[in-house]
Formats: sequence, C-alpha cells, structure tokens
Amino acid sequence: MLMLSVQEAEKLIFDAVQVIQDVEVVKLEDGGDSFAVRIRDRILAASISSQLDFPHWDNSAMDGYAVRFEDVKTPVTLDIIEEIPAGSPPQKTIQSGQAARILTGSMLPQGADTIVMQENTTRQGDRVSILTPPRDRGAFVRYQGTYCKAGDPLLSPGLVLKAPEIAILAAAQCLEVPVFRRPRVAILSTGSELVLPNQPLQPGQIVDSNQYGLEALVAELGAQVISLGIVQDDPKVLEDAIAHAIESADVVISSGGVSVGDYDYVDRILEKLGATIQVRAIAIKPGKPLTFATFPNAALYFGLPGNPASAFVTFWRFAKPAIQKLSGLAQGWEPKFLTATTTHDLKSDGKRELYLWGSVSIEQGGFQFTPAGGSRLSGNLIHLAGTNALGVMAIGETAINAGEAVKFLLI
Ligand SMILES: Nc1nc2c(c(=O)[nH]1)N[C@H]1C(S)=C(S)[C@@H](COP(=O)(O)OP(=O)(O)OC[C@H]3O[C@@H](n4cnc5c(N)ncnc54)[C@H](O)[C@@H]3O)O[C@H]1N2
Ligand code: MOO
Ligand SMILES: [Mg+2]
Repeated sequence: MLMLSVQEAEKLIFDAVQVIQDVEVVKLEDGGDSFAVRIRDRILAASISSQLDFPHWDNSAMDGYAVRFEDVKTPVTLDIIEEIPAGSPPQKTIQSGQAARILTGSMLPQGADTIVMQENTTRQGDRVSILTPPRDRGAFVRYQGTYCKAGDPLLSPGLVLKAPEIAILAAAQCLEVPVFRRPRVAILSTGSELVLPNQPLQPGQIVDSNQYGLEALVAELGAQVISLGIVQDDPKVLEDAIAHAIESADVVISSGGVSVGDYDYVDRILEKLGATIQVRAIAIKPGKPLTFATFPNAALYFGLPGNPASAFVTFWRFAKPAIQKLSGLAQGWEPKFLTATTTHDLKSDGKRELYLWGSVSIEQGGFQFTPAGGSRLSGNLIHLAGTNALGVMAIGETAINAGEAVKFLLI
C-alpha cells in the first residue's frame, strides 16, 4: 500500500476541497434569536460596504465647548449661544467670541473647528472661560469619513463574523447579510463491536465514542452534523449507509474499517460506489490507514482509522482544515505550526511523523508544551482529556529533550 508523507497527503486533500458556493441570507429583522446570535460564527459570502461615512458627520469626542481655534489661543471668555445635545443638529453658526455647549458625539456646529474639554473651562451662566488653550485646531473633533468613506469595503468575503464584525454590520445598517451555507457533515461509526453508551456492554464490545467525539469536533467548526450512528461490519449494510451519506452530505466522515483486517470494507465500498481514492495510507502516527476519497457529486470522504486517538489526530490534522476551507474561510484554515519548549523528553521511533497530544501554555519566554500523561497508544482516548495541542516529531527525529524546541499545532 502506497504510504504518502503527511505533506503529500495534505496537498491532495486540501486541493480537492472546493469552497461551498451556496449562499444564504441572514436578515437583521428575522424573528427568533437576536441577529447577533443568528449570525455569530457564520462566514461572510460577499464584500460589505455602507452608504455611510464613518463618522457620519464632524462631531465632538468630549463633553465641552465648540469654539473657533483663532479665538482661544490665549485664555478668553466666550458667549455660549447654543447647547447641542447628542442626537440634535446645531441650529446656529459660531461667530468670533462665541462658543456652543457640546456633548460627546454631538455634531460640530458651523463656524467651530475645535473642542475644548469641560475640565479646561469654567462656566458662569451663559459665558465660558477657556482656562487652557487647546493645542491644535481640530482638537477633539472626530471628522466625517476619517474612519471609512461611504462605499469603501468594510468587510471582505471569507471572514468569520465575530463580535467586531457583527457590530460593524449593525453600524453600517446592513440588514441582509450573505453568508455561506454551512457544510453538511455526515458521521458514521463502522464496527460490529460497537454499542451505544446506554446499552449494556457484552464481552468483546466497546462503546462508540468516536461518533460523539467527531460530532463535537464538526459542530465546533460551525458545520451541520448529520449523525448516522453505528453501522455493522456488513458489506451490504455499510455500502447502503455510505451511499446514503454521500447523497445527503458535503463531507462524510466514518471511523474504523480502513486497515487490512478481514472486516475492513471501507475502501472497497468507496471504489464500488465510484469514488476516486486519493489517499490510502499516510506516514503519520497515529492515523496511518487514513482514507480520503472524492466522489463525482463533489462529496468528500474521510475514512478515519477506528482507534480513537487516531480518529482525533487525523481529524485535527486533515479533516478540520478541509472543512474550514470548504466552509468558505478565506484565511487561517491551513494548519499553522508554532514552536514551544517541551517540559518533558519526547521520543519517537522516527519512522512516521509523530503527533503527541498535550497542553501548550503561555509562560514567560513563550509557549511551553507538556505532553499528556498515560500510554500514548492509539486505542487510549483517556489521556486526550484537557489537551489543546499536538506536538510534532518529524520522520527521522527520535528524541527531543526537555527544554528543547518542539513544533506544535493548536487543536
Ligand atoms: N495487520 C495490521 N493491522 C493493523 C494495521 C496494520 O497496518 N496492519 N494498522 C493498525 C493501525 S495503525 C490502526 S490505526 C488500526 C486502524 O484500524 P481500522 O480503521 O480498520 O479500525 P477498526 O479495525 O475498525 O478498529 C480499530 C480499533 O478501534 C476501535 N474502534 C473502532 N471504531 C470505534 C468507535 N467508533 N469508537 C470507539 N472505538 C472504536 C475498535 O474497536 C478497534 O479496537 O488498525 C491497526 N491494525
Ligand atoms: O496509525 Mo495507528 O493510528 O498508529 O494505531
Ligand atoms: Mg481494522
């Protein structure tokens, strides 16, 4: 069986992913949850601009007095001709010797070009004394269009809509927001030994934990989960399940049945159903027998190995970036490796690229990687708890000593 390097495999996988083309519109005024809750974490499908300048008009950054800079170069007392609360346009033009009372956000009146903050003044009835002259013309004036001009692009396609972007959409009066349809990801667990968590466990059986772990991983990416549950190691039953899955989903993720065992049917079924198998085995540990295939209807198939740690690691390394790219994310979907100092010695046989689950923390001087305890066998999922990173050892690298640098991937 041809074993690809991790880099060869990821190129084949990521190149096969085409961004979703379907667009949905999320409307500010639709019922149900608030707009922010409905649009949070969706990915923008088109460029957004506004008909508005930001700021929309010249306005004051302080509570104080709008004045003419020429009048206040030295301490002086001015006549207050008007009060301008936020939300009301000024009615008068400031002439020499005059000022207007102004509040933060209020429009700058005609004739004025500078704001003196209240703390630098004293007021006597309709007059105000400027105690400290402002340094510059335009002090504390927020000029129209200096943040952004009407028509300028505000948000670009492929951006995940988080709190700042959602606030911008609201400020820009963007009432209908085009976002990419969320990918549909079908998940199934193959194996006649598998039972549901609420079923009594007979000798030889094991609870299907991959289904739940993978569902959570897919949901974390904002994709729609289609849970197909346990499928027995029966070629006909499995073929029907996979055929149904590829018709109903953009991505199908199965676990188990991809190695060389007597009941490992996945690859044969994929071929029978017309898939092109792009990846059959990768020089990665854990996760060697990963299968990746493409279907004529554009569905992508990840046949993850059944061992729980292998399923998690291959999901993080290959399926997660692929789903993020498919979702329309313009930037940041590719795996990014950073460097940490390891707190413990790390060992490898050097034969496959080794992924070590553990925790990265930010300490003085940078990132620190602590490998998880327990046995690092691919069947052991217990010590995945609390981890947030995968340390990586390259092929040929057999030891990284405590205190030395290790590459890691945040998961
Ligand atoms: N002769 C060889 N045997 C194996 C090889 C090999 O190269 N030659 N590779 C080993 C490696 S590496 C891996 S990884 C596994 C992959 O096996 P499969 O993908 O075929 O998975 P299964 O055989 O179906 O199951 C393996 C293991 O995982 C448990 N499992 C399966 N599904 C689930 C689930 N949904 N939840 C929890 N646990 C699950 C299953 O009971 C098995 O213990 O193959 C090695 N063998
Ligand atoms: O590639 Mo397997 O996941 O080492 O047990
Ligand atoms: Mg097997």
